[in-house]
Amino acid sequence: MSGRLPLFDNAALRSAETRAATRLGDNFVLMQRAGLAAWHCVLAHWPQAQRLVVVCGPGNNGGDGHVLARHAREAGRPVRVLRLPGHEPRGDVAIRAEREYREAGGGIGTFAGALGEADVVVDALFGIGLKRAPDGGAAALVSAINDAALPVLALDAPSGVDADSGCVLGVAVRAMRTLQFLGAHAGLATGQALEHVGARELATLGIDDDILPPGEAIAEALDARALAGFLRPRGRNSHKGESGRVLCVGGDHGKGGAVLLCAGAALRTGAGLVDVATRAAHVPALLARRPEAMAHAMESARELAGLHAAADVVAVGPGLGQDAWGSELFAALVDGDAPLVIDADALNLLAAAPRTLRVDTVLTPHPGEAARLLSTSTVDVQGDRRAAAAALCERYGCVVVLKGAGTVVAAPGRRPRIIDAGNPGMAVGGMGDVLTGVIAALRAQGLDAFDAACCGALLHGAAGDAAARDGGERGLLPSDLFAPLRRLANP
Ligand SMILES: NC(=O)C1=CN([C@@H]2O[C@H](COP(=O)(O)OP(=O)(O)OC[C@H]3O[C@@H](n4cnc5c(N)ncnc54)[C@H](O)[C@@H]3O)[C@@H](O)[C@H]2O)[C@@H](O)CC1
Ligand SMILES: [K+]
Repeated sequence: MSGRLPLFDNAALRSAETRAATRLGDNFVLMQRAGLAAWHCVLAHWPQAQRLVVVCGPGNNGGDGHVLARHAREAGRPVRVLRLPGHEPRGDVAIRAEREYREAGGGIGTFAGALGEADVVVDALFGIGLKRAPDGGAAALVSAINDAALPVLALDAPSGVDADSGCVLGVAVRAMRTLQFLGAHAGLATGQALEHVGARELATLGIDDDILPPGEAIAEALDARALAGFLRPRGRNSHKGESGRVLCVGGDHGKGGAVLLCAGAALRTGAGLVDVATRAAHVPALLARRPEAMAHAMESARELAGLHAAADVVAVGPGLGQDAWGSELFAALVDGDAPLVIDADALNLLAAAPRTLRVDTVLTPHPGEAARLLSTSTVDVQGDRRAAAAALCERYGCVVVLKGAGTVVAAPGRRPRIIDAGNPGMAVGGMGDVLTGVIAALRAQGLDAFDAACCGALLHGAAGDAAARDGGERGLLPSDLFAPLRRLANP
C-alpha cells in the first residue's frame, strides 16, 4: 500500500497496447480482456442493475463496449447498444467485436430515448482516440447521457475528456466511475477531468506491469497512504532546534488572520519554533490566539534582519498585501540565505517583476496566481495543468505547487506528482495560508523542497478530507484542519 501510482500519457499507453497485443498474439484478445474487465466492473459496482445501455463509438473504445454488451447479454441482462449514424465500427478488432455481439443476438439502436430505461449506462463512445470536440450528434448524445442523470461507467476515459491534458473538449460525459486499461491516464488525475471521471479504477488486463516501465510514466499520483514514506518518527533525543525555525511574514492591515493561520499550521505540522513578522496591531491578538508563536511587530523591512538570519525557512505572502509595506518585506527576503515558501500576495509581487529564484524555493499559486505568473489566462492554466506547472518551473527555476483539484507539484528535473486528496470544501479563504505553513514546517524539519511540497500538499489535502468526513464540506474552515494535520503528521 504505497499510495503511489504511475501516470502515463496516451503515447505510452498506445505503445504498451501494441506490446501487450504482441505478447498475447492478437489485438482482439486484449480487447476481449478489456470488455470482460468492464463487465466485471459493472457486476462489482452495480450488482442489482438489470437494464444496460452501452453507447458505442466507431473506434476500439466502442469495441470494448460491444464485448461488454455481449457478456451482459450472455448473463441474461436486457442490454441495448446505442450508436450514432456514421459511427459504424472502423478497424478490424472493433468490427469483429460488433459482429460477435450481433451474432449473439444483440441489437443496436440509435434512439437516445432508450437511455431513460437503463439502470446503468456504459460510455464507450470515445477513449484515447478522441481527436476533437464531439460535435453535432455526438455532442447531443453526451448531453443526453448527462441529462439522464443515471449511473455511468466510462470505459478508459469519459468521452469528451482529453486523457492527456485533462481538459474537456466542448462537452464530456459525467461518469460515476471510470475504468482505465493497462495504466492510469495522467490527464484524468487533475483539473476539469475530476468533474467527469468519478471514482477511478484500473484494469491491468492480466498483463504484467513490465509492459509499462515506470520510466515511461510522465507523472505520479500520491494518495494519503504515501504520507508514511515522507514522515519518519522523531528520535527520542530530539530537541526543538532540530525541528527547525520557521519565520512567517505577512498580515498587513485587515489581513492578520492569514499569517496567524500560516503560523498555526506550521506549529501543528511540527516546526520547532515559529516566528511571525506582522503589523504591530496584530501582535496582541496573535499572541492571545496562538501563544506558542513568537509574534514580532514589523513596521519596516529594516527590523527584519535578525529574525531572517535566525530562520531555517521563511513563509512569505499570507495577507502580505502589495503596498509598500509588503513589497519592501518581500524584497528583503527574496535574496536572502533562508529558503522561501512564496504564497498569495508575494506571488503577485513576483508576477509583477518575474525573476529566476533559488531552485529550492517553493511557489504555491492557485490557478489565478499561476496565470499572472505566466502572463496568461486562468482558462489556459486549467486547460493543461501539468503543462502550466512545468512552465512555471521553467520560468522561475524552482518548485511549484499548482493548487486546485488534483494539485500538481513540479520541480526542475523531477517527474511531477499529482495529489489525490482534498475536496471542494477546501475552496475557502485561508486554506492556502495553512498549506504555506505546512510546507514551511516540513522544509524546516529537513525535507528537501520537492518532498516538502509534495508531502505538504498531500498532508493538507488529507487533513481537509478528514475534516470534511467529520462535519461535511460546506462550512469547512482552514483552522478545522489543525487537529487532523497533527494526527496525519504522525503516521
Ligand atoms: N490503450 C490500451 O491499452 C487499450 C485500449 N483499448 C481501447 O481502445 C481505445 C482507443 O481506441 P481508438 O484508437 O480506436 O480510439 P477511440 O475508440 O477512442 O476513438 C477513435 C475513433 O473515433 C473517431 N473520433 C475521434 N474524435 C471524434 C469526434 N470528436 N467526433 C467523431 N468521431 C471522432 C476517430 O476518427 C476514430 O474513428 C481505448 O480508449 C480503449 O478503450 C482496449 O481495447 C484495450 C487496451
Ligand atoms: K469512453
